[in-house]
Amino acid sequence: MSSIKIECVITERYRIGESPVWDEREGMLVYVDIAGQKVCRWNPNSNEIQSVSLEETVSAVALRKSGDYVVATGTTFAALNWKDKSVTPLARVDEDKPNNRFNDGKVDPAGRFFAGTMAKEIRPAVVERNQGSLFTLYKDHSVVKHFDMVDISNGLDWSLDQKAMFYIDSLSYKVDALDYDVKTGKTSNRRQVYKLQQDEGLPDGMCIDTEGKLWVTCNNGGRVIRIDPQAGTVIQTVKLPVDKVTSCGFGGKDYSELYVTSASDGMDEAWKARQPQAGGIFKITGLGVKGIPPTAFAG
Ligand SMILES: O=C(O)[C@H](O)[C@@H](O)[C@H](O)[C@H](O)CO
Ligand SMILES: [Zn+2]
Repeated sequence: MSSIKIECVITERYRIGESPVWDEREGMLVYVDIAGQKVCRWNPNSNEIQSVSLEETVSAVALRKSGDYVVATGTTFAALNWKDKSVTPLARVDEDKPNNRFNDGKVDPAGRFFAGTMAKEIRPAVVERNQGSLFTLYKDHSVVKHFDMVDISNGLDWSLDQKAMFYIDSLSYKVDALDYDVKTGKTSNRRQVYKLQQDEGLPDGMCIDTEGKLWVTCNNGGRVIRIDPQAGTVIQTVKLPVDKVTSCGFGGKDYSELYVTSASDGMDEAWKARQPQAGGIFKITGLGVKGIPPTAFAG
């Protein structure tokens, strides 16, 4: 009998919940509502939610070594000071593409903040194609572009041996791998790891576990799939009570809890009535695996 338990721990109806990151320093889950333009923190002990509103979409949040957070907001990498709610730009990208925005991002094992862009959506998953790119913000706040011709830059994570980066461009319906040099942050040799099946929906956010397997959220597929990147196969599927699951990240005191964000944008009233928890955040326990503590941005 599976001991897997799925609990909706945050019942807010966020427009596009995303980027769940466990902040061990605060004992809180940090995440964003992209279209709601806010960064939030949830305290599991008090169930209190704090939030900071921004001027533009905010699509990724990460811990910062010097304290507080870095975010990908609009097409700007920025520092977020939680206490005074200030947002300090660190670097801008896609200045020649005024209709672009950042999407998903994460800090690599060496403390560099990777994040990708996309054209702003006309409606969920409907975008002008090939407008996005993948960027890295280095410790000195310089920026490198890895590649362009991206549709919806999404989930990313790094292999446990730090020799590969896993990457999702959602409209390819694939999970890719690239060679990755942890000393320089450079990537190369992009190839397919897994092509999603029709019923699995759109690959969105992603995280790796301590066994080197990938947990991929399937937007519109209402599930998270666990993929063996070596074999290119799905080894586990966990279905959720909402269709639009957007991202996932491990947390809790021993990183054994998988937090899954979701969206409600694009759902009509009947759909929302069928899925009252859409836009909420779920905690999945009993998976029998743990996650990797997030790395903080070094700059
Ligand atoms: O969650 C994300 O990464 C995107 O920012 C969303 O806007 C998705 O593209 C959309 O939810 C797909 O239906
Ligand atoms: Zn996403």
